[in-house]
Amino acid sequence: MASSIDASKVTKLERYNSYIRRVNSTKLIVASSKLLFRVTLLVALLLIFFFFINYPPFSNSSESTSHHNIHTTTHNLLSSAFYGGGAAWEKQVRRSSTPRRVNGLSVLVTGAAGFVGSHCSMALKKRGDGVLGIDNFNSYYDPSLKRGRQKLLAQHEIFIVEGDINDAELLAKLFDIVPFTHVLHLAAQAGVRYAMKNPLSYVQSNIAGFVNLLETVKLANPQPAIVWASSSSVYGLNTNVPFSEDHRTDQPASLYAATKKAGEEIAHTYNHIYGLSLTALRFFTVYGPWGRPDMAYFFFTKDMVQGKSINVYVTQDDKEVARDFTYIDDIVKGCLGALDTAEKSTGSGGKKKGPAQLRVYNLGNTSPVSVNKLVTILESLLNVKAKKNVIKMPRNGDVPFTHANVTLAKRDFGYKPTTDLSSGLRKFVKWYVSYYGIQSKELDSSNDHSHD
Ligand SMILES: O=C(O)[C@H]1O[C@H](OP(=O)(O)OP(=O)(O)OC[C@H]2O[C@@H](n3ccc(=O)[nH]c3=O)[C@H](O)[C@@H]2O)[C@H](O)[C@@H](O)[C@@H]1O
Repeated sequence: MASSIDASKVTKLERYNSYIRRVNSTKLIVASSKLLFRVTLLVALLLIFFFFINYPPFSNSSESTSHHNIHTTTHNLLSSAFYGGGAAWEKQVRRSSTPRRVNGLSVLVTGAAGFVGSHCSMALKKRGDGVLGIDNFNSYYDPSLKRGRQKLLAQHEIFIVEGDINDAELLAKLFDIVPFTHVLHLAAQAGVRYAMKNPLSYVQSNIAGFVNLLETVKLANPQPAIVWASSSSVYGLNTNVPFSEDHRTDQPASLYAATKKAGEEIAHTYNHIYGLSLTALRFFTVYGPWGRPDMAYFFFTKDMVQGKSINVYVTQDDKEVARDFTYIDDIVKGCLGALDTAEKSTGSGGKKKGPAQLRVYNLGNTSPVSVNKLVTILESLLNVKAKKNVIKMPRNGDVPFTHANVTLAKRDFGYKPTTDLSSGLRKFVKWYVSYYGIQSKELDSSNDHSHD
């Protein structure tokens, strides 16, 4: 009897225990699902937050560039979290920037996925210098072209850090990792006419970005020398030809020109206060393979191939508009010459220790060609008759002509342009046709069209 009572007690106890276990495990499941739900919610909120920071709403195509260019501090801090920063990333940064020749330079190239930036990066790497690129891959023009250049650079073991020159934290990190000897500063908001559409992007890149870079460089140890892209547009309404470095540059015709001129004045200040070695290169309408689609020779080619009409500007008094078109290889030689002759910065820890080099050079072709003639050359290379609308140059910041005197650059680093517009455009068209996979049939048919 006693044993049957015991047995029933044991059974009850077991049932009770199993009930408690069930209750506990249900509680556990409920608790962990609550936790899971909260974590999921948090992750989702974080993702939405990061998404909106990187892709702000209400952007249309014309505004997209300004969103890319106008970075807030929050964005910069967050973007730093995205560029990598791990051991593998640092290894890539070091490997790319380490020279492979004795006394080779170690150059930070800003705007390395850009037209001039990509060409200069390749040329430096080919001769054994270390090159690290930085580029924000903004969408001012088709970013896939920038990605194409990035691929090409990667094949030559050049790494491009994806980031913005306004990101002080990122720049400081790069200078912590690498003792750069030089900075080739080519990142900019380019284009003369676009400055009327998106003025602030010029201020953000060409002024704020430049100052941010100089602020980082002044604290770097060693302080590198800086060579950077100014522009022929600083001559503005100057009528004294050919343009020499000591001519007036206080009459800019566009906001773009004004920001480049501001850059030259800012360079003077940092040279004066901090002993930074600074060289400004005034580029004259640079063209060639892997060029910029926003430039006339490029979109004329595109439109002519597609049988579309093009606008050829003339001055208000019906005179031809002309440019001192300069081929990319000549510009690259000029950039490397300027880097090779740049003296060291003299400051350290943000303090000037002595006077430093401050230079300005024209890099042009020294023989202006009219836009009309440019079109004639393209017509013969593409075997297409252009549908030209000859119109008066809109008041959009364009200047009627440019013409470089390059005596100074020749004297100081042997700069001597060797490519005339026809030979240079031939190389551009060859690249264009192959890059965009244009069939000769397409050229023929647009040609037929143009005779309609
Ligand atoms: O050398 C420079 O300083 C500048 O050169 C170019 O500016 P730009 O010379 O105006 O070059 P394009 O925009 O390619 O124009 C070339 C010529 O074609 C003319 N043009 C442009 C557009 C158009 O539809 N029709 C036309 O006749 C322009 O008036 C100009 O004379 C670059 O776009 C600037 O970034 C650079 O700083």
